[in-house]
Amino acid sequence: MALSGDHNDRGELRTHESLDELKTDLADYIADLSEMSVKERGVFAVALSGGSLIGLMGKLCEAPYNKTVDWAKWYIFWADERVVGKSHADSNYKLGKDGLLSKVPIVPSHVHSINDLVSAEQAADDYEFVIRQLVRTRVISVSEISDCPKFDLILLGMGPDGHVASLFPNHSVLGENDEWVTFITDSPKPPPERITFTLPVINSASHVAVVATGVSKAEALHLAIDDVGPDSPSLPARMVQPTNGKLVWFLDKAASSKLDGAQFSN
Ligand SMILES: O=C(O)[C@H](O)[C@@H](O)[C@H](O)[C@H](O)COP(=O)(O)O
Repeated sequence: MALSGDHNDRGELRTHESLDELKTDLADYIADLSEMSVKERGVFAVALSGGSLIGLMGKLCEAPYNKTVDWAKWYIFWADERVVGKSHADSNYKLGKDGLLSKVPIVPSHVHSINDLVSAEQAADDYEFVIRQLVRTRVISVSEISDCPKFDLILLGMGPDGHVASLFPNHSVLGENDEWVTFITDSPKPPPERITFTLPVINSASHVAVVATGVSKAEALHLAIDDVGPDSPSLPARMVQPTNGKLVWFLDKAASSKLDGAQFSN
């Protein structure tokens, strides 16, 4: 059984006893948000990330979700992407396509991946331009308090260093407040060239889910979620603080093992 609860102002924590249980809960959560968004806005604009996230979303390709979800209304984006060809093994687009998008009836023209033929800087500019067009036509909603896009859902993984999207600890890109999409050429995790949503965009979303499993994430989650004083002011995962949106953490027992008052003993 999953344990769920609010954790101070750091959002809702859903800790699962098994990966299978986490996968089911994650698929339910995404399917519910899709239904709600399609009912309210007629579309569902969702941003994906790379890493284990796509595999953990795998139940969406199975019954009942493959039939019950209104896939034709989905618009797909990436919260971050490695600047490599779309068929490259490092591509988050390829990961998402192979693991999810090719298995459900999503409209190909609704899948917005980066231009992989240009530099990282140009790819970030191009991606922001595409998002601006879709904000204009309200495929993507707009924040009431900033001019930022308001994605219905942004799905993030988290690295053991506390990075989310391609926002790495102590990187100057954490201070980027003007652009919606920016680029880095010095990622500490290869490959070095990436584009990424900026924090204002992540924090303008209606819903943000961080999915983190395994003991290697435990310390970063403690710093990202618990009251730790001034120790982790620039940990990217801690800087995920949706202004008007809802933040949910999908964790397994190992990842949550260092949280204050860990709800499961190992
Ligand atoms: O672009 C990347 O290098 C990855 O996408 C990365 O950001 C990933 O999302 C996290 O490191 C969590 O990865 P895992 O969930 O696989 O641990």
